[in-house]
Parts: sequence; C-alpha cells; structure tokens
Amino acid sequence: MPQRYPVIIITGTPGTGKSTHAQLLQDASPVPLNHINVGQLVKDKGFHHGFDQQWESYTVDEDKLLDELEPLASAGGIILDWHTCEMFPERWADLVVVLRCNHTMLWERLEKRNYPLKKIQENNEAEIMEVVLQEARDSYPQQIIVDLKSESSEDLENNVANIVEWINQWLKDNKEDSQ
Ligand SMILES: Nc1ncnc2c1ncn2[C@@H]1O[C@H](COP(=O)(O)OP(=O)(O)O)[C@@H](O)[C@H]1O
Repeated sequence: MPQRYPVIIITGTPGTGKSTHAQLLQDASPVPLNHINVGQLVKDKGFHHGFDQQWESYTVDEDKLLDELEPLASAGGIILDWHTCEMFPERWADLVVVLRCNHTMLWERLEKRNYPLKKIQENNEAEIMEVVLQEARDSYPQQIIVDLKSESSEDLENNVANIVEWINQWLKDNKEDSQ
C-alpha cells in the first residue's frame, strides 16, 4: 500500500496568514499536499444555508461540508485552511497549526480587506481572547497542536520550514510504523 500523507490543519483568526502559509507549504512540501481553502469551498459548492448580511459570512452547512471532506481527509495529503477547526473530527488531524498575530497588525490587515468595522472588532477580540487556540486545545490532542507567530516574512519562512521538517519526521515515523 502506498504511504499515506498527513492531514495538516492550518487555523487562526481571519488575517493571521493561513492561506499565505498553506500556499507556501504546498510549494515547499516534500510530498504532494492539496491546499483546501475551506471558506472558498463552502462558497463555491454552496455548502451553506445562505449569507448573513450582518456578519458578511456564510452560515455553513456542516453536514454537506464534512461529507465532502471526509474521503479527502481519509486519503490524506491535504492542508485544511480555515478560521475554525472544531468541526473537523479529531481522527482527521495529524498536525494542527494555530497562527497568531499581534492585534494591531491584525486590525490593519483586516482593514485592508475592507471588512466592516464590526467584523474587524469581532475578529480582533477573538484574537486577543485566543478563541481559535482554545478551540484547537479543546478539540485535539495537545501534542499535535502548534501555536505559531505570523507577523513578519521571517516568521512565515521559519514556520513553513518547521512544518516541512515536521512532515519529514512524520513520513519517517509512519513508514517505520507500517513495516
Ligand atoms: N507572517 C506574515 N508576515 C507578513 N504578512 C503576512 C504574514 N501572514 C499574512 N500576511 C499578510 O496578511 C494578509 C492576510 O493573510 P492571509 O494569508 O490571507 O490570511 P488568512 O488566510 O488567515 O485570512 C495578507 O496580505 C498576507 O500577505
């Protein structure tokens, strides 16, 4: 049987750098990893119950989304990029990366996206309160969670290099396990 590749969840408050990390990681990975931007998938495939005008976000249809992702997660070799992670079953994840960013910097990044003030405030508070990190801690074994700073291009490079190192180790460990 060919070796399975890992499932890496990259999560964090909107604007912390998930898509940027996922894209670079996909390019740098020693094995093929398919970057799945979950928010985009929800939008493209209509896995939602409509658009909430007040929050400018989709109300996600969890059943449809999980049905779509289940076979992909079972096969492995994916990066799940989303601002929440608690919906994904624990058995899917090999590594959960939570990106963190200074809230002033995050505010500026979200302003550049032309988010409404209310949405910027909500996300900013969530970042300060470590909502996504807590969600990850409540949902997955602590030893597979890493909390990484994403404020500079140096952080970005270091984070991607560290995840690549983790992938190499994971591949070795899992090869040994399967023999
Ligand atoms: N570590 C970083 N250093 C500098 N800029 C970053 C970093 N991470 C993200 N950014 C910038 O912040 C913005 C939001 O990044 P993005 O990857 O779209 O975030 P997310 O996917 O979490 O919403 C982009 O303009 C991106 O270039």
